[in-house]
Amino acid sequence: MGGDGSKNKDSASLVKRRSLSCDQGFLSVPAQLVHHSVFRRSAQHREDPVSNQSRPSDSNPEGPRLEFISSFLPEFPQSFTGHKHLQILGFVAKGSFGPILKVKDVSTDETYAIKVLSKAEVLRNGVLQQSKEEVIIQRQVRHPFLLSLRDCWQSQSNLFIMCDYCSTGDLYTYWSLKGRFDERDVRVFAAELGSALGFLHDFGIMHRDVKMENILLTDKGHLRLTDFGLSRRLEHGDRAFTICGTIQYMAPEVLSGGPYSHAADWWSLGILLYALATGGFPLPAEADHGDMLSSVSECPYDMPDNLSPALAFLLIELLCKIPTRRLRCLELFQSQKFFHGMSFDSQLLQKSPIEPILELKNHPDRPERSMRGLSLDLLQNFECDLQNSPSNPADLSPT
Ligand SMILES: Nc1ncnc2c1ncn2[C@@H]1O[C@H](COP(=O)(O)OP(=O)(O)OP(=O)(O)O)[C@@H](O)[C@H]1O
Repeated sequence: MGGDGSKNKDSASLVKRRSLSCDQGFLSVPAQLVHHSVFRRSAQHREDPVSNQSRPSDSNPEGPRLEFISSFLPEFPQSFTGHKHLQILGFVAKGSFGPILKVKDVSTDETYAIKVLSKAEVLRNGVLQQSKEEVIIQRQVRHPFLLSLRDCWQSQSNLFIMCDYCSTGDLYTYWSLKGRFDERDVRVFAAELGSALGFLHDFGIMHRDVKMENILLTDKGHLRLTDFGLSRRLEHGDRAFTICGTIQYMAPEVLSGGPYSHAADWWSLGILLYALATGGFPLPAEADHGDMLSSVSECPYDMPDNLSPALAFLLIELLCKIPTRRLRCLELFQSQKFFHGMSFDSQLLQKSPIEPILELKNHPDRPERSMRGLSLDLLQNFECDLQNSPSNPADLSPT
């Protein structure tokens, strides 16, 4: 068993940090800073030749401001007018480059989440192209188990990405409270996430960061896969090489620097289902991707005795170290014995609530658990962010 997934460390350049969830306005002393996603900058340049372009230059006094806007066009337009109806209700979390806000459209009474990204931070970290790619991809995909993008735009200092708001929080928080889920619930999560991955792959997109923290939950406890920050377009038959993802979820072919393809997302799904069903990861997180690769290569991935044969077989198929022999398509996934008698229709899947999620929603430890791994320093920075980020609707306005 590999622990609780809170020891992830980066292997190379780190571009994403753990978010601070403070939906409940709960400010207790957090445990430790956790780094989740890793990213190799040199490899990124192979796939993303423009990632370091368009930094604002200081040489031309007129230039920086214009460049500071045009660099983010056309993906982040300046012409969004819906902000006039948006009222900020609170802060949900701290993302890598700014806060996540909860807002209400007063004209429709709908609630949304807005991810705010500081333009300066985006440029400083060389993730301009990655941020654009995130919205290009999320704008294109519409599926019942993917979080929908509603709009995105820019102001003078910030980028805004508006999505549906998921009030229940993320799956990691519930897993950390519950330990392990019954196979009945694992089956529904597996069907929903498998459907989302099958759709994404057929659409020519690889997610590359499937993990519990990136799964938000609806009021009834059904999942919405989110965070396309590491996703990329990849047609069937194409190969990628960037070492990225979250170390405990990364397939051996990703850890070794590729070539890899969509099959790596199915490996991550296998790790996630293993953790949900057993309460622990198959292996602890290692300090870097080289050590993690050694550890994964040596691990026989024996299944605990308490798993049903059908689930154990599914996990063995997903955690096959040879990607070409791995279970890696939705049709074969659906036909697994573990799903016998179950419909993959999205409405039928979501008909009944996931009881353990609803039971834990008001658990007194939930707000604190959702803040996992954040230091008091970050909390103080977060307060700064509160002041510097849009605190009134006018600041959400385009430039
Ligand atoms: N639509 C939403 N509804 C509710 N909560 C959300 C929503 N989007 C994001 N969050 C919360 O904000 C957190 C961070 O969001 P997200 O992962 O998209 O940001 P990020 O900047 O990529 O952060 P990280 O680097 O931690 O992944 C999520 O784990 C979740 O708790």
